[in-house]
Amino acid sequence: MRIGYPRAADGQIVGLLGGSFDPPHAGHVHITRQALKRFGLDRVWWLVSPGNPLKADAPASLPRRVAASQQIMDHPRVDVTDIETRLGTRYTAETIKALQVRYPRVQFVWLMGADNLASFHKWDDWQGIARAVPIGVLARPGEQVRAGKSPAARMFAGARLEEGAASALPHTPPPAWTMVTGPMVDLSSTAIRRAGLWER
Ligand SMILES: Nc1ncnc2c1ncn2[C@@H]1O[C@H](COP(=O)(O)OP(=O)(O)OP(=O)(O)O)[C@@H](O)[C@H]1O
Ligand SMILES: O=C(O)c1ccc[n+]([C@@H]2O[C@H](COP(=O)([O-])O)[C@@H](O)[C@H]2O)c1
Repeated sequence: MRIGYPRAADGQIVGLLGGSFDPPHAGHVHITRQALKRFGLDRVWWLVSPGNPLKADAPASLPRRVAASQQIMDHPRVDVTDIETRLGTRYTAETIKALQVRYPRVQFVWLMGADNLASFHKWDDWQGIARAVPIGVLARPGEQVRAGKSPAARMFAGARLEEGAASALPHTPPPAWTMVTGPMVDLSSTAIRRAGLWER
């Protein structure tokens, strides 16, 4: 585990899982392991966000969320990072551009849960993101139908890979995306906060 700028060798395929992680939970761990396997990734970097631009309430402090993330995500091929703070970026489109400049020989894949695909069209320059990197979507309980019918899914319907071709995703020039199903973990940070198990 490292903080700051993680390392990746030339030619490696790195999945980026951005999130508030407020708090991190077993659902995040589950989709990270699933993404490593299903998309054939070399590494996954967790981008612990300074703050989701679409969320009104400020999250817990970044050091606390990073520390909790490091504790729960213990895997030799996963790095927990606060890279967006270092890059000075907040919007995902900017983050991806900055990472592609900083790591020109690394192939990035953006990762997200199905709930985020459903609202992806509200993100800054979302079509630019879809044209910049392949996108791997991981199933989330109760979200598949909404995600599959979402404006982003419809706009990029022609760029969708069958789930059976998920391992080809990182090697497919963007726009390219797929949604993988399988076992799911029904957990959310909201539910954990509501249960009083994480104070901001
Ligand atoms: N249980 C889960 N299954 C699939 N994807 C998940 C799950 N939990 C989180 N994700 C995905 O992980 C990424 C980061 O999620 P985030 O940190 O916002 O957690 P969250 O549980 O969705 O939080 P909140 O309830 O505060 O919105 C997002 O792409 C989200 O879709
Ligand atoms: O760039 C945007 O406009 C944008 C809007 C909403 C969410 N995101 C990113 O999506 C990721 C998941 O956010 P969250 O808060 O749902 O965990 C995280 O990396 C955010 O920075 C990005």
